[in-house]
Amino acid sequence: MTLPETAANPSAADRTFQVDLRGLVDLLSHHLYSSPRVYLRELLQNAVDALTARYALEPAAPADAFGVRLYADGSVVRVEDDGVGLTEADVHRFLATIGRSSKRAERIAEERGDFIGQFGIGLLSCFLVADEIHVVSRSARAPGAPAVEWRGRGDGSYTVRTLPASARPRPGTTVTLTPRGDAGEWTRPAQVHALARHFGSLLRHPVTFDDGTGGPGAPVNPEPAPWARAYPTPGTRSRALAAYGEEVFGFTPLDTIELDLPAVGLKGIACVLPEAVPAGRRHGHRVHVKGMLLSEQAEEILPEWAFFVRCVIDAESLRPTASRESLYEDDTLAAVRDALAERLRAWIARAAASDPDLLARFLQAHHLAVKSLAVHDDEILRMLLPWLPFETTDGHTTLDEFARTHRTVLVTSSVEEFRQVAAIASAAGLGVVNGGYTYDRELVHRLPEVRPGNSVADLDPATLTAHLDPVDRETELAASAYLARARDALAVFDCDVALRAFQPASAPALLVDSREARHERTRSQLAREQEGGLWGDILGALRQEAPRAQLILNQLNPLVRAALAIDEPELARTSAEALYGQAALLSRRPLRPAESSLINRSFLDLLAHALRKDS
Ligand SMILES: Nc1ncnc2c1ncn2[C@@H]1O[C@H](COP(=O)(O)OP(=O)(O)OP(=O)(O)O)[C@@H](O)[C@H]1O
Repeated sequence: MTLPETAANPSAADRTFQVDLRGLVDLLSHHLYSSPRVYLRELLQNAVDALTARYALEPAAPADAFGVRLYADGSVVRVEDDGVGLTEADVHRFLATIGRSSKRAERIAEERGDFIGQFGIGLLSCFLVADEIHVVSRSARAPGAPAVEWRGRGDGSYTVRTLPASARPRPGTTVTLTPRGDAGEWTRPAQVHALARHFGSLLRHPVTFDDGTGGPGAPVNPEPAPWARAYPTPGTRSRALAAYGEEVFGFTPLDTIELDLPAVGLKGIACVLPEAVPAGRRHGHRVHVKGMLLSEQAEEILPEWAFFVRCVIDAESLRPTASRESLYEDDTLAAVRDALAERLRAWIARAAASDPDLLARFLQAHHLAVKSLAVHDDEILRMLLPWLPFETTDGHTTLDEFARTHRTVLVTSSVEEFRQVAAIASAAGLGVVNGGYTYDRELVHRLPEVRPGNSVADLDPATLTAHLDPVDRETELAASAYLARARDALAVFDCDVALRAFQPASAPALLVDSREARHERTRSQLAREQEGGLWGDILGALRQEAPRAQLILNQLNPLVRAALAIDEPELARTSAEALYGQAALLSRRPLRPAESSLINRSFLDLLAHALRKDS
């Protein structure tokens, strides 16, 4: 078999991709970078990477031997570094080749982790504010090589020429931008200074800023990161960290937790928010990599439950994405997230064990966050469940306090059930917790794991009714006519009526109406509506007799006593409907349309009756 002779066909020869630089810059500015201001971050980052490479070349050089100088006078922005610099060959290879980076060249692959950049596109961000990038550089690797000048333009063209050594006597690189008219917002001297401080305040090499008005350059990062400074006492240290947190986030932290994970070279602080945040709302954290601020909105460094803190961290080995505004979701990030979560747990444990005041303030603000955490975390549950606040028949109290007075803790399954029974249950000496809020019922049921002496049971209507005193036979008999009328009036709601004596006497009636009973009624109603059809048969077959709503009238209540004595059938009926309506309103559950119209009607009937009586 012979192969077709493609090589002879000139149209099949290998060609090189053409890059439309303007299109590429447009793509970056709209889809990669959040704002043109990132040009300064990229220039700073290149300068810092160049210093890192220079120190690798000259490890004996003193720590402050090399630095970065920024200059902006309104007409140019210049970033000058004492870094490793570039030879002419480097300029062709790295500056003029989009997507190529010296920071992942093979021979230094093992050192790549030392650099912030790696994609070989960062420099293009300068085209967001200028049409030309001017670079003069001299290599520290080849001290004898001449200085080299590169001019790259936004249309994709560039020039390179060598310059006499005097043009750049020492190794390093100077990048100069002449901003476009529309980029003044990002290139004014004050703005350049502010951006440098914003991105570079934690950089570990000295960076200065000069606005061209004379005098020495102002330091951009005069001090090391607050956690890297030495303090005379632990108290001064924690106050300084709290002050830093306040400066960065604008709130006074409830407490400041130091973060330190040597394995990934991570240091920083977590500031505990002094006020509750809506559950599930995640706050962004400030993430620096090798001192450079990457993101103010990084969510991924902590698990979702940690929404009660905001962190500032500086890490060596987290990998930024090409936009630099988020982090690669890799194993390191997962390990960092776990380790930081562990640190927060340890802080909670310490507060629980030795700082009750701090714990109380923390739980007051963040009990919801802690509840969501305790549901999945046995250790947190064991430490904190007793201290968590719940709504109970003794008011808002901690579970510990409540469990001391009630060996058996009853818990409702909804807020409305709790509203229905709270006053009466507490008068009957029952201890009930409102289990209707997210996590609460689940958590209360786990109380015996922490306090084995206590038991927990769901409160069903039968438990409560069993605690209400029956009335004597005579009273029951005397009330029977009224009760029969009332049952008749409320039959449409599948509601039974009973008479009991219970405290508080001010409560005329209690509507015991469990969720299951309501579902059952809806099912019955549907079955009636669909009678005859297949669906009706199915629903009918599902129908249970058991749960019905029950209106329990309170024989101790003066109004109920008066109602029981009503002879007039219509008025008896209306009063029963009104008592039902009032009890349904008190339960604060959503009313069905028939119930709303019943309340309306009974109110008007009673009004009419009262007016008739007066006239
Ligand atoms: N100040 C500088 N000193 C020395 N070399 C530099 C400097 N600025 C840029 N370079 C060279 O130009 C290359 C391309 O820079 P560019 O900012 O586009 O990408 P990068 O920093 O390598 O990666 P990233 O796209 O992640 O920023 C760098 O890899 C580096 O070799």
